[in-house]
Amino acid sequence: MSLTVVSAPGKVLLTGGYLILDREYKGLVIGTSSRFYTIIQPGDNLSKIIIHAPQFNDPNWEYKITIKDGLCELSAFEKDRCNTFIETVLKHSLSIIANRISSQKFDELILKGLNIYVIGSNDFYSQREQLKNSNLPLNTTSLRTLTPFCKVHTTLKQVHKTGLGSSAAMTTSLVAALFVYFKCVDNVNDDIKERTLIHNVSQFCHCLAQGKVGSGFDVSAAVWGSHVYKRFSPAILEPVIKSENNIDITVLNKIIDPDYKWDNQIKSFTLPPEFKMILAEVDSGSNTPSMVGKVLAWRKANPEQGTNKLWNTIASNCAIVIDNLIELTNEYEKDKTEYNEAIRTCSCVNGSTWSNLLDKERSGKRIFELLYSIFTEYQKVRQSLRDMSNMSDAPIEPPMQTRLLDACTEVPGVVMAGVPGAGGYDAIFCIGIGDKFVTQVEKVWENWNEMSVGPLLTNESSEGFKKENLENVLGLKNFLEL
Ligand SMILES: Nc1ncnc2c1ncn2[C@@H]1O[C@H](COP(=O)(O)OP(=O)(O)O)[C@@H](O)[C@H]1O
Ligand SMILES: C[C@@](O)(CCOP(=O)(O)OP(=O)(O)O)CC(=O)O
Repeated sequence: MSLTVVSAPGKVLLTGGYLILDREYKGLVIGTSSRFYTIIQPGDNLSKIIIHAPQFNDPNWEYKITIKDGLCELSAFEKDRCNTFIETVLKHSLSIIANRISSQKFDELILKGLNIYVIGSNDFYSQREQLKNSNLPLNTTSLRTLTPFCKVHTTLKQVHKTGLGSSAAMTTSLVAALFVYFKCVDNVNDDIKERTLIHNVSQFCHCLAQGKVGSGFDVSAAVWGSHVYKRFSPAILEPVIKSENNIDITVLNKIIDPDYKWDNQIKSFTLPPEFKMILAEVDSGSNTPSMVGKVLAWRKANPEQGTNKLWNTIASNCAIVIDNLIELTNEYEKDKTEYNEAIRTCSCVNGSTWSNLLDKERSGKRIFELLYSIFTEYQKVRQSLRDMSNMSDAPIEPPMQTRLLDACTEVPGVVMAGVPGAGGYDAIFCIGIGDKFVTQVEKVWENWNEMSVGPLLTNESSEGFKKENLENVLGLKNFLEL
């Protein structure tokens, strides 16, 4: 039976929150090992599309599809149930596909209907309640006992997300799976043009569904994995975002074409060898209000507070962090033994003491310099984010998070600990070297009293979306009524 599986990763924006909304600045976004999976099988009903989200208590959406003047129209069987992201992707991806392949090929597949499964790794959703109901402590050992893709025992609306970017990963995996299923692409894992096409369509659908053109870093991570990101000019999508209810398919087809004038920049990236990223979701009892609007309005209204200078300072500190991380990988390539030895030395002591290793004429001096510089430059980034918090009155790194991050930074081997993306009370990341820091930081989290800190199991994985073999993804097959 023909069956298509495509997965896309979640994201963590390590540096560049707020700045990357502006094309002048870059951000470092890391792809996660937690992935979102879309499976497509032929349906057994004429032109009916069934979407299954089996992890939720409200698991299905059903649509009837019709094609009129080259455009797909969807009508929901249950009018009061909708999923904007899914509907936007189906409607527009299918319209684009119908315009790119022969109508015979398209009709053949669409008339059978589609059975689609959308399933996210456990880390996309908080598993706190689940562990509590089973009387298990909130730690990684407990999380490892959960079955992959476990039920969340609530509805999609009420689920507590962890901030890994479920909507972008879902959008991208669904777009790519549709293009693969309809054979509108041949070699999507390796062909850059095809990958660019999926990027452009996903970026358009995601912006349309969320009702605004953001920086697009989350879709970009779902497509390209970890990278240094510079956004696309929002003007690119303007003609098709403005006319939401009356999109001209000819214009849309032109804009999503891989040869169209998209000006986003992607420089691929992986954390240096022996580096590990760990994440936690935080339940502080405080909600992070929508901060983007607040910060941008403050920036615009208060040039006299030196906002441009602050933006440039953060950008230059971030650039050093990124360049040094890249140089560390080069140092590893030059001399692996020396690199591993330096990492071992630094992993046993607190980052603020790495400066003591610089005086001595010892081998690996450049590696110590780079590590210490990342440590100190990232501390400066955090200070600037706190300044931004204070001046804009948006809790980007609020004091509660500062105390927690400082405690993480004290742990030997920790290189940087911070709030990802837009910041707030919801999550933290921690990047360190060697093996020991992970257990020690997790201990800090487990014993933290001021708020409840729940680890995630995800770590860095630099791969973007990919076509998968169902057999290779543990636990995924169980959902299919094969
Ligand atoms: N498992 C899922 N099944 C179906 N839709 C999903 C699923 N996970 C996320 N979504 C879609 O993504 C939306 C969440 O988007 P958003 O609030 O922007 O979260 P995030 O920050 O994780 O991207 C949901 O309203 C839904 O439309
Ligand atoms: C402020 C931002 O630059 C980064 C926001 O990063 P998050 O990782 O917090 O993203 P969401 O999951 O969409 O809330 C806005 C942007 O770039 O779109």
